[in-house]
Amino acid sequence: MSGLLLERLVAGRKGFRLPPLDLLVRPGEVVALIGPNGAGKTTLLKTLAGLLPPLQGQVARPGKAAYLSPPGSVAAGFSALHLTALGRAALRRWSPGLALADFEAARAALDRLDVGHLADRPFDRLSSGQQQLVLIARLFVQDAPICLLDEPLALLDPAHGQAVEAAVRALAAEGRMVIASTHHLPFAAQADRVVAIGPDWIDISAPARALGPDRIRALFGIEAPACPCCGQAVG
Ligand SMILES: Nc1ncnc2c1ncn2[C@@H]1O[C@H](COP(=O)(O)OP(=O)(O)OP(=O)(O)O)[C@@H](O)[C@H]1O
Repeated sequence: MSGLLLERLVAGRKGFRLPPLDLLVRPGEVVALIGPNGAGKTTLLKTLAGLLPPLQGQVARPGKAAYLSPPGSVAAGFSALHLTALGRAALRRWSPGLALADFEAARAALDRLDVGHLADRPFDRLSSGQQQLVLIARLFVQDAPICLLDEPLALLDPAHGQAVEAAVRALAAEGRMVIASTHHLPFAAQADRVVAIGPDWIDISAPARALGPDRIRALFGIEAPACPCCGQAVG
């Protein structure tokens, strides 16, 4: 499988545009997307997902893309198990409904994220953090080689945050391409590459360089020996 290829891609919306971006994300790679509030991370992820049209340039996707919106933004009246199993609906185009195997895969995915006990609860009645874990579990049963995650760690307690970080790694280990926006810089430090969106620039580099004090100063306008969002040491 080839990678997710961006060629001179300009993502934007009415009255807002990012600088052109060239990037090849390979299967198995985790790319962290960082930048201040309003920098354009969601705009870029939605453009990569095909939810917003590029203003210029090209996005070549080697397969389906799954976009996971920020925590708390999905409403669904199904049980957590059913919602997870529905991630496999696209695999069952010619069959009338979900099969036992879909529910088994969904249950295994929920267990993997340590939320198997929530399987029969209505998704709408879960906390935002619990919903986020269910939606990450759903990615494992989806046939989407490209996973675009919008702030997947937001709203999670430290233990579940670690579980999601491990899940992101596991998605990549299955050969998927993962791009995740984050304000949690220790997570970005574990990525293979970091795309940093500044006021009028985009930089792609290795985490050690992207998260150095000079870059953090240029990006956020602060001195940051530690993560600005949690105080944890970066690196
Ligand atoms: N639905 C919308 N319609 C028009 N403009 C929008 C919309 N959503 C966001 N914007 C604008 O697009 C720009 C980029 O916003 P975006 O949500 O992509 O930033 P972000 O980096 O994801 O921010 P955050 O870290 O706060 O989530 C901002 O100027 C924002 O005000």
